[in-house]
Amino acid sequence: MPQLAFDIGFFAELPKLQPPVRKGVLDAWEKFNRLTLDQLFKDQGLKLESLTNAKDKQIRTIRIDQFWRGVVLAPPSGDTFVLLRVMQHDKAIEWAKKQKSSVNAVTRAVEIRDAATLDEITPAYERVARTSPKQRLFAKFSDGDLKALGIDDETLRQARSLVDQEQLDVFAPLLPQDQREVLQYLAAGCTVEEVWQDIVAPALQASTQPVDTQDYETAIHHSRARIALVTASEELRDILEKPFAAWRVFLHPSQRKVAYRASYSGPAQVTGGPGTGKTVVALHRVKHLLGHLRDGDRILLTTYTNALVNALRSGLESLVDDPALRERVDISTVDGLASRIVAEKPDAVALRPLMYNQEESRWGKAAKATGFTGSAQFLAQEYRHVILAQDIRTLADYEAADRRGRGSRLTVAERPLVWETVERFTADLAADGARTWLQTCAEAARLLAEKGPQYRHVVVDEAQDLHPAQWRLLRAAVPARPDDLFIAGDPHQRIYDSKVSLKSLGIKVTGRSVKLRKNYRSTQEILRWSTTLLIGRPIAELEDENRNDTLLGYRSALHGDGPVVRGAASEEAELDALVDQVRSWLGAGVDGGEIGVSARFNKTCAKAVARLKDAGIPAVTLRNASGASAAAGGETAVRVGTMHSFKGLEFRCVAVVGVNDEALPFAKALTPTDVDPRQHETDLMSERCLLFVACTRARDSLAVSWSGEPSSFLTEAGVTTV
Ligand SMILES: Nc1ncnc2c1ncn2[C@@H]1O[C@H](COP(=O)(O)OP(=O)(O)OP(=O)(O)O)[C@@H](O)[C@H]1O
Repeated sequence: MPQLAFDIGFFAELPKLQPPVRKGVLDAWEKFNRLTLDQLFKDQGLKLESLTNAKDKQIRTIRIDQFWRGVVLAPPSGDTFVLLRVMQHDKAIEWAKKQKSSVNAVTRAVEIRDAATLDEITPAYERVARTSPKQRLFAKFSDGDLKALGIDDETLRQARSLVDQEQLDVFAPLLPQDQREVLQYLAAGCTVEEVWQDIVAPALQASTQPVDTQDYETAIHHSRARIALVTASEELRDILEKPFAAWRVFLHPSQRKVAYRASYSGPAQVTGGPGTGKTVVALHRVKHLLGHLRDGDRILLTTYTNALVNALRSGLESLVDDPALRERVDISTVDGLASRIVAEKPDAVALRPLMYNQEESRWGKAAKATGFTGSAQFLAQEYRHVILAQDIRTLADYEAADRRGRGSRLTVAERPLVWETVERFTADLAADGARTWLQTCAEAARLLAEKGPQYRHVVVDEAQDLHPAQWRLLRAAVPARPDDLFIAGDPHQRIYDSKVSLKSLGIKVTGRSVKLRKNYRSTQEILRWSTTLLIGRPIAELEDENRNDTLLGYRSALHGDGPVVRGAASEEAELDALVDQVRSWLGAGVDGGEIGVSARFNKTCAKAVARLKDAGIPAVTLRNASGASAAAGGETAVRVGTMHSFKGLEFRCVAVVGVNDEALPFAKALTPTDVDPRQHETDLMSERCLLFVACTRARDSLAVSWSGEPSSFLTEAGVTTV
């Protein structure tokens, strides 16, 4: 029986299709299921037509409605057709004529290339390359190596004509997908072995048969990373209604390999820049683990903020249909888990959580009482980075403690007074019925160490910001066994003050660590601009703080406009420009809920909300909207939030406002160099990463603005204009 499968290229464009066109797609899919092959080719409504002067006879078009056509791969054998694109009539015909399909001789995946344009431009590039003084881009790779990675003769000729990355960027969207990726990673500096391991090997499947490049039916069924076979109309309807959820259907082979590996012998880690699908992989890992759970086993899925908990919950709902299975997963922040464990203690006394920003005045009071003359900030940081980080409980341990990592001096003779002040601080807090979040985590870790672990698996997202006390809790929550901890994070997005490496905590992921490099969220233009903010800045790895992470090979296959970057004469003028920007996005058909506005401070957010509302545009702060609905973008109000609250979320369009020299870096967030020069550098980096996080939330459009002087992060990176 014929069927219509869906190519990932169709899904990429799906958000732009209006509901009646999506309905047309559903009708076409149903028709493929209903009719015989013969009827399909004769059907007058569908018009499964081949095109004259087409590069590939197998590429045909179908009628979706009066104005829209689908471009379909109709393979020579078998009865599985693939919908490649849905476009307006003339564009569809024009695009379809240029494309050619093939089966990759190594990965067995079906690939589509713009053969007409490639044929047209390659000779010109070859001519230029012949006289160019530059070395060819892929000169150091042999034909044999490239072919072993799946590069075919045509692509080889094209690759050999390129001399630099800019030229590859011109060719990339035209090239067959698997081959394009191989070339992009090699050009970015990855070795043949790395590309084999990260890109090619995960795409291979157990089949030992040699690849038959004419066998499309097998290849289509083999191309799970790019072609979705949908079996039920409810499933298709669901996909069409939630167009951004393509990841439920397609996992990139490199993602699938990490998420569905049968078992890891110990803690495993997945890292990668923003938007590389770490959260998606973590969710799929939960799905995999659910399939192997024994009676009574439970899974903890945890992250940093409540907004992210909401996003994880709705992500898991879309991925795991069975509510009874979902019920076996606790989704909670680490702090939330700590509060629950502490509250479950039989004689528990409810203590009020003290916010980090309320700590300093209490430290000042404690210092006064003990006669400590150093700053309150020093004490707060000493408590956090030495005492809580190392779980120090006695003066003797504190006197013997390693203060490596702290840039402030403290003699052994001074430690007893610091310790006395710490004891005063904690005693005063307890007397007031309060406790810091980290104290709660430390207490919960102790309780679990006594009672025993509560979970069979723990899956952690946004791991880069967790404090050692939180890690200790997670470690105590799960027994040290295969598949105990699955950790997703990105050190480039470290925006809180917890520079901690897994190695220092005894969590060993060596040999079980994978880096994702392909961004699925933002356009390459937005990515390149945002990445410039961090280029050349050393960023410590998640695994080992003595080694630096890089964004090598980090890229997006999506293309669009670069960010709009502009300064305004005054804050008023900047807010006016924000209103214009949001209006233009709304005018282009973007839902209000798909627009995010971010600023460093709550007060700037409040002004943005007020100004948007004055202009008749519904707007709401993230604090008043659930993260899940904000992320899903189903509602009409524009979401406004601080850069911290934007962590982990995404929007179609993002305006980052107030990026001026007083906001970023924010002086109060920087430890003065005379208090601790190292901490000063760490704080500065967190502020820089904060701007990076905010900008990388954007899918299609990014606007960055300031009034007065732009932030030094922008001027230093040379990105105040694009
Ligand atoms: N294989 C895929 N195919 C299509 N879309 C994908 C794929 N993987 C992830 N995505 C989409 O890319 C976006 C980013 O994914 P996700 O939030 O998991 O990335 P992340 O690495 O956790 O990002 P960040 O670190 O910035 O929070 C999401 O919209 C997700 O649906």
